[in-house]
Amino acid sequence: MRYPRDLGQRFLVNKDGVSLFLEGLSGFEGLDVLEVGPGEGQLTVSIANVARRVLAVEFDRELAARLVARVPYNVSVVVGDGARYALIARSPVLVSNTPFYLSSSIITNAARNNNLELMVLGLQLEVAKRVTARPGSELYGRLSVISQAYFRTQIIGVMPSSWFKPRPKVDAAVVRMVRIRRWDPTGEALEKVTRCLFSYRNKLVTKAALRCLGSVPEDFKSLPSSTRVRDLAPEQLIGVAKWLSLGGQI
Ligand SMILES: C[S@@+](CC[C@H](N)C(=O)[O-])C[C@H]1O[C@@H](n2cnc3c(N)ncnc32)[C@H](O)[C@@H]1O
Repeated sequence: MRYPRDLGQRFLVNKDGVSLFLEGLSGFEGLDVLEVGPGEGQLTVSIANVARRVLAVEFDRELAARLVARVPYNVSVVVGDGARYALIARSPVLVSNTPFYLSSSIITNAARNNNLELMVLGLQLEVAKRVTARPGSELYGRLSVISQAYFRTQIIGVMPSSWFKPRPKVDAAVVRMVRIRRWDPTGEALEKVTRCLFSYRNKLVTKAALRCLGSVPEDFKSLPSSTRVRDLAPEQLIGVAKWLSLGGQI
């Protein structure tokens, strides 16, 4: 992982933004929360009010040191890489107003961590649309498949760029992701097969399958011949990933 110099430090300065994150947490109050990138604690104190405990992982040592003095008793601040914590967290909830460079790593790592039942993420608006995009739509791609294979995804609300300081070039959105499937060996195969297939996103499924898999799997044979890779639903790709994880070849 290459870390940018500014670490994606755009701080939320609007209370409505905090409310969107709290709305995303509804039904999961009283639980342990991992917060990735607490920054100056814009969300941390509000999360701590509804959580049992908060583990706040901040990469910037100076921000973390300042934050320690300001958080309530049920918050622990540590210096570290939040994407790695997403992989190993024991808590059922992850909240992050993500540094944009880290969004995809947080999502793909969290998918692998079956302890995580809920994520509430601040994402660049276009990434939020990708995470929630339906098959066949313009923004539907590999991140949509991985996200929706493991989570029910929903945009809670848009955060205009004016809600941040310094002001980013793009708007953001708060996305709620509730786990619907546990990670198992199929997940590795799904990552592999989607990496190849979505490099042929606009190609016919049969052609892309021949290139990626060497043959057309049974799950794809029953599809209309005009089906393109971008039309494949997460469930259809999981079917193929299962076949692969049971010994099919790529
Ligand atoms: C968009 S800011 C959000 C800050 C604050 N939570 C808010 O809502 O205003 C992203 C934060 O993530 C931190 N950060 C960047 N890379 C990180 C990493 N790899 N692990 C943990 N925190 C990171 C930044 O230093 C910054 O504080």
